[in-house]
Amino acid sequence: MATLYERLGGDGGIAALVDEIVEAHMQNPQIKARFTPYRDDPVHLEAVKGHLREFLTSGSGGPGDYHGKSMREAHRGMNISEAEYMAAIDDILAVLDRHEIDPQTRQEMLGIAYSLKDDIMHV
Ligand code: HEM
Repeated sequence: MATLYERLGGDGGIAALVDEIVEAHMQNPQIKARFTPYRDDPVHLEAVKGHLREFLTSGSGGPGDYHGKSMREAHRGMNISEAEYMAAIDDILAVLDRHEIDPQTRQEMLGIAYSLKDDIMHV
């Protein structure tokens, strides 16, 4: 079976997913306040997006390493609530749907997202 990386569309697919997920977060009433400030800091936004691409690529069996912070470190001090976490996952699933990602791949992504919960929520 193709790797998760391949099923997400490789580098091009992952770059599009990241762009659309970040844009969805910026429009999601529940979490937009966390993300819209980055519109005024395109350099920082591009750095975070680069880390998101690397995180997804290396975590899905693609090439290269992740150079960003650990999940606990990246989200430390934000005190992200369960409702916010669910809102972010909703955005991710909506974008996967739009890309017609198959149900099994969608489940795998959901599983990965849930496995990271304790390092992201309320840290
Ligand atoms: C499955 C869930 C999530 C994953 C996999 C994830 C992943 C990441 C990654 C890889 C980074 C980049 C870290 C770096 O640049 O070093 C990041 C940054 C960030 N995340 Fe998340 N995240 C998740 C959920 C959330 C949620 C629920 C929120 C808030 C509602 C959030 C808010 C942020 C913010 C604001 C940053 C930028 C931090 C900075 O400026 O350095 N994340 N996330």
